[in-house]
Amino acid sequence: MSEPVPGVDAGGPTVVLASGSPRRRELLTLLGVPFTVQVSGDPEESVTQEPAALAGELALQKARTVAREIPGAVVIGSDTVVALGSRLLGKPTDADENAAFLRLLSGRTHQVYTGVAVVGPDREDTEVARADVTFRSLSPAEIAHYAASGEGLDKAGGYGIQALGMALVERVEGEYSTVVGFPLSVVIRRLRAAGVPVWNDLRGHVAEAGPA
Ligand SMILES: Cc1cn([C@H]2C[C@H](O)[C@@H](COP(=O)(O)OP(=O)(O)OP(=O)(O)O)O2)c(=O)[nH]c1=O
Repeated sequence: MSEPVPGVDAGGPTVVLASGSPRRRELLTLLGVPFTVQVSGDPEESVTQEPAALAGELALQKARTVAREIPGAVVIGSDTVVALGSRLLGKPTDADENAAFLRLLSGRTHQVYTGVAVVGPDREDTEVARADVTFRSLSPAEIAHYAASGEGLDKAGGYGIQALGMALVERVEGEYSTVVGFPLSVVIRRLRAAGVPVWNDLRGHVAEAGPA
């Protein structure tokens, strides 16, 4: 397990983030919750292909795996599923597949589902957030340029809305952080329900963080 990330709301139960995603780590750090990271490894095969249910199920599997290893902790797991109609777009294996994903997404609206599971000693909660993302109509040169950047390779759907991928997107309906992979409204609600203080000492947090 990694060293605890300092936060302002100390005093609650031990929080563990069951994710290797740097985005999730950054966002949980922003909330000021002290936590450690323990990566769950690949979840087992899932029984469902329905995207919302799949995101919830995989998030729960990740959190449960780590919760078994650290009894007493509150463990948070998350999973992002990108769906275009009935087709699921995972992480592209190479630039060619990334370009193929972008051709599919170009000029259309797709869904991003992010599941959040919080598993504690005496409760388990799972919730799934949805955002609808519309891409611009992309030219072949734009698709080639983005695919060659490599940015989309470790990301569901083959793009990152938080960086260069922002230039692909025309509209987002729903919570932006759902697309990045960690819907903060859900994370805050579920952590509080599990007894974890979030933003209880906002003044200290702002002073420490300083102006943006
Ligand atoms: C669509 C999109 C996805 N993503 C990322 C979020 C997730 O990290 C990733 C989806 O893969 P996930 O399997 O949800 O997560 P992960 O493999 O990165 O990490 P872990 O399983 O250890 O929790 O895609 C972005 O960062 N930006 C985006 O715009």
